[in-house]
Amino acid sequence: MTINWFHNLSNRSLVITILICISLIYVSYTFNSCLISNLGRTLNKNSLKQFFISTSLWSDNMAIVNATKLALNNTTNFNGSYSASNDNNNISNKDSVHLHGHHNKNQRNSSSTSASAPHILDGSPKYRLLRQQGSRPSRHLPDTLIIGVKKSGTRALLEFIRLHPDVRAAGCEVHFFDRHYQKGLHWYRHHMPYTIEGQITMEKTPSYFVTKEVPQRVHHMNANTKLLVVVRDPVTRAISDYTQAASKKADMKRFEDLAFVNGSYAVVDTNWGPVKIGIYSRYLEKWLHYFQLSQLLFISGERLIMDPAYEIGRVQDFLGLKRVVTEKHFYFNATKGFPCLFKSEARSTPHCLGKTKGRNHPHIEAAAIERLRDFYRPFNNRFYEMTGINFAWP
Ligand SMILES: Nc1ncnc2c1ncn2[C@@H]1O[C@H](COP(=O)(O)OS(=O)(=O)O)[C@@H](OP(=O)(O)O)[C@H]1O
Repeated sequence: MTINWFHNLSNRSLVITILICISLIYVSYTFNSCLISNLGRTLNKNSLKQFFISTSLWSDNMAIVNATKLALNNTTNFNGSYSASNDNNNISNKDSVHLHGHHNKNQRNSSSTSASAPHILDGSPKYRLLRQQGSRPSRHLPDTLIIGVKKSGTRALLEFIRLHPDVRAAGCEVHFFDRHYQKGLHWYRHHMPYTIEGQITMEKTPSYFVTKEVPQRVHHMNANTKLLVVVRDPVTRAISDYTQAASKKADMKRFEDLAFVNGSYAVVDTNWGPVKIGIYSRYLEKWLHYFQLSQLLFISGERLIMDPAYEIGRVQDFLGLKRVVTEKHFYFNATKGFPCLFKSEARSTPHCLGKTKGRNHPHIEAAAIERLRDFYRPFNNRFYEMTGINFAWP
């Protein structure tokens, strides 16, 4: 009798363990790394409701409240007064100065940046109407993609543009078109955030730009997709790419030993990823087989650092958005050497991008840099011709 009871108990435990394992496998398959990153964002926001929305566990009625609240949160109180004490990146007031970006003729009155809650929720006919109609948020395939280029400032671009209340973005790189294409559009849509009418759905995966199958696949999903491409001097980009790889591998060879063939600086190794990715014109040709040039917006990675408001202004115009994100959203952190945010969707205190953005680069021999500049020059010129923009890389 006792033996039977023990037997039943251990059988039951086994069944429960197997069920838990199956559930875990299902969850990790379905949500992939996005779950982890969304969870991180959620905890950061200290808002369980948002987590429930992003994992479909919250009721749709609450989702409308939340999507609208996000629109609200994103537009309030960027007036620049803050305390830096909570910031993980050790931002100090002395390091921080307001960035007064370049205004262009399209710039609208930035008073909307500090719009108060009633202005958005009650004053805006759009949200009032949506509420009256009981409109529900839902997930949509992206209208806009940040397709690259790796290590050019793609994360900064995403974090900056998603300050706009009409932009909602997947938190992590979904890698649908390059790694998970076989999982289908239903899977992809499931990784998108909830949006309400009028909001743009966005995703960024920098490897899309250089993966040859991706242009056709994106075109197949939606021929009208808008494409954002951040580009940066290919030499600095290669060093940044190398620095990231070296940070993960202790015994990495020197940059100079990897970028050239046979130990001299005569022949550039174009098979080495960090070098190859910088030949932007080659990859752009593939995109232009499927998309009009007017569907792509090229953002200068250098200018995104020097004058983020200017570049984000161009992005807002391109996406047909009101210019809500302005220089008031940014300040320059002298210690980090990069623009940072007063607040964002994830955090209400001033903060910079994470430690993996804006790393110190190793010293590279001047002769190696010179040789790489010579190598890229004709490809850069071709890229300027194709885009109609002279990025003036050295
Ligand atoms: N505001 C701000 N803060 C920090 N870093 C900034 C910022 N704006 C642009 N950058 C530059 O972005 C580089 C990383 O590029 P990506 O985000 O495209 O990298 S990744 O491909 O997603 O890994 C990163 O490269 P490294 O300097 O080599 O780390 C930065 O130079």
